[in-house]
Amino acid sequence: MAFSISHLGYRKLSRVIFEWQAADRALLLALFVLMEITLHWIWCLYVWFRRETYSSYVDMALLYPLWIGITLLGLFFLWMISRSSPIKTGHGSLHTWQAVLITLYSTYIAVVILVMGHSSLVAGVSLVGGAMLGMMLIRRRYVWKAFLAHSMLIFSATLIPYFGFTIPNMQQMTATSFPLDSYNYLTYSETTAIENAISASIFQNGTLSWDTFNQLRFSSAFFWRSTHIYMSLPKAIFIIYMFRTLLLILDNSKAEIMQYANHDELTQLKSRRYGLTQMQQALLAMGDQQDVSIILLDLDWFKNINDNYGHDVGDQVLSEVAQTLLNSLTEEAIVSRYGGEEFLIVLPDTSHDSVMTIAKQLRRDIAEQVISGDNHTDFNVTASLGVYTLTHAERIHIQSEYRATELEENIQSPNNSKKDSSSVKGLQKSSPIQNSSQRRIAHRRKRVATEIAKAQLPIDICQRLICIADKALYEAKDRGRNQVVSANEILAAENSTVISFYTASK
Ligand SMILES: Nc1nc2c(ncn2[C@@H]2O[C@H](COP(=O)(O)OP(=O)(O)OP(=O)(O)O)[C@@H](O)[C@H]2O)c(=O)[nH]1
Repeated sequence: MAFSISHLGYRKLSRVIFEWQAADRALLLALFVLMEITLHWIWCLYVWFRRETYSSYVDMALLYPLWIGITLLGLFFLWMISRSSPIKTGHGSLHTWQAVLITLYSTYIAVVILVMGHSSLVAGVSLVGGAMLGMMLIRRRYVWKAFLAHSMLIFSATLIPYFGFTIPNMQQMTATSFPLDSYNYLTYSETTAIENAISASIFQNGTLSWDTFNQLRFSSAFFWRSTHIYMSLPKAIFIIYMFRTLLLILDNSKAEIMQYANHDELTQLKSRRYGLTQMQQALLAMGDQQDVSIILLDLDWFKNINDNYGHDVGDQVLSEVAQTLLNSLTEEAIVSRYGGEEFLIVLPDTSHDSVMTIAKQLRRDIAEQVISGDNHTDFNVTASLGVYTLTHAERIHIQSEYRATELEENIQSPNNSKKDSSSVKGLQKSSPIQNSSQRRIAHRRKRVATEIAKAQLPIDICQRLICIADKALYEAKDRGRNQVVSANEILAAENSTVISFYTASK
């Protein structure tokens, strides 16, 4: 793989998300749930241990059933995890396993949310974070259902008190000193309001003494807020870490896909399609006074290399020549593998004299390059190069010809305006579009066609220029190979122009 990924944990998580079997991912979720249950169990143990202090703001009558429930659920999840091997080997029903997992977990977390505060941090993290984590690891349909059930539950928990029912709540507000002097049973919002009142009183007095700090520290609001942080923070960190990694995976996958789509695997040069796209962009970006040059380079007697040394050595030649091209050219050059042993080089803002110097140097570099075949057989390859420079004067000429043709066609057939884009539409009709990727490609083609039309260049301008360079390449082969031939010189000798040449070659 062309990319080195050094982020800690990236490899492991990308394996989990992309390569692991569905059973392994479900197991990871089960382990995560078990970890969460363990945290809650430890909390119960801690509260029970310090029940003398905390019994005033934790409803102990609810703690014990909750603790028992958590213990039973923890044991059940342990059993489920131990039963996961038949599922991994494909003997058990993974879907049933996933459905039981999500139903139990949702019920459990719903109870925890209700008794700990349905508008608390725990509720928010569980609702959104839990759903996102679940979607990454198990069947999304189940997670959707659980998410909707949770949302409904929170909505009902908000409404129920207005109908005179009390939802069990472990939170007891017991600030026996200021601002309250009696035991109260309060909702989370009320608790928060009181906590704010305490803070305000401290700042009103102006001093933060140890007494006031203790008052805060031993207030139930502080206890419950710490509880919420304890219960939601590890989960939130885990989920954020998973998502950060997921985004990294997506970024890297996108870069990998782009690399595969736009580059030739053997030579690592740009692919033919990407080379042509970049050539079009280079033509569109040409300044008023700039010339653009192209070189079509073809290795000589390449078939003989394959025949004499084998296909692998042929491949090696191609990648070594590609490397030579990259080493000899500047970064502005667009170098692509145009065909089997044919390379297309586009040099934006390069005059004819310069491109001839560059092409001759490339020919020399390739001819001097020693290729080591198998059995220590060293040999050389040569290349023939066809060069063509589209000068800015010629480009202006093409543009005015194009404008004139367009105008003429519009006069003859007014309905046929926007010829280029309508021809693309025609293409879409003749080959029905089946999927979104085809639609995207068609859309992109249409956009490029519109851009080129705006620049007033014929839509097949790249093919025209390559066709001219190809003529020079053939001439180089005819003249005995291992040489550079300029298409501009051929055209000048024939006293023809790029337009007339293209018209003749169509
Ligand atoms: N090893 C290897 N060979 C390839 C690859 N692509 C095309 N070829 C071979 O390149 C050879 C091209 O042969 P020809 O088109 O006859 O050209 P040539 O032998 O180079 O002769 P001239 O171009 O006329 O000098 C064919 O034998 C193809 O099989 C490739 O990716 N790897």
